[in-house]
Amino acid sequence: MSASLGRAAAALLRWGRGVGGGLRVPGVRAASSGESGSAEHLDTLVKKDKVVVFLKGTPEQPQCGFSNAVVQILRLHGVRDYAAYNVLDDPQLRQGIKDYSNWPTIPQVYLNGEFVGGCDILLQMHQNGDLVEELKKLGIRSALLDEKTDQDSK
Ligand SMILES: N[C@@H](CCC(=O)N[C@@H](CS)C(=O)NCC(=O)O)C(=O)O
Ligand code: FES
Repeated sequence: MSASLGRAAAALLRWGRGVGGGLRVPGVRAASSGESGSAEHLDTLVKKDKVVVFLKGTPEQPQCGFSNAVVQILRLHGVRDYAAYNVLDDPQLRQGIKDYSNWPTIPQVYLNGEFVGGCDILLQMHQNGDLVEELKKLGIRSALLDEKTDQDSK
């Protein structure tokens, strides 16, 4: 069943990175992780809002197709109230967030302070229904639920 497979994959990925995400061994942090890229600062950032994304560009003007995909998926679910940080504005943030999550690419999506993944994982969660469930846990009702009432008996 693809839904449980998706959940298992996401759980495995989260587990692989540990609770809170990221490797935070003093002295092993990348040299480029300055103020805005420090694990402490990023920890605060990702926990400040329920939905946090790190993008190339902004939600209004994404500068890469992968970041645009994340923006469009959130838009489909009616999620408008989220924090977005543009890594193109800040090289320290761009490197720091990769070190924090131990994930090599942008975009990065965090729900309730927990690293979820990039655009492939968010797309998978969108397709298998996990995203609706994860948003529900955050008290966010996906707009997609309101469009299904005609066809769906649920
Ligand atoms: N498969 C990735 C696509 C994202 C990706 O490959 N991002 C690249 C190109 S935008 C990246 O961030 N490279 C490192 C960098 O540009 O700092 C995902 O699921 O998010
Ligand atoms: S900026 Fe080139 S693939 Fe994202």
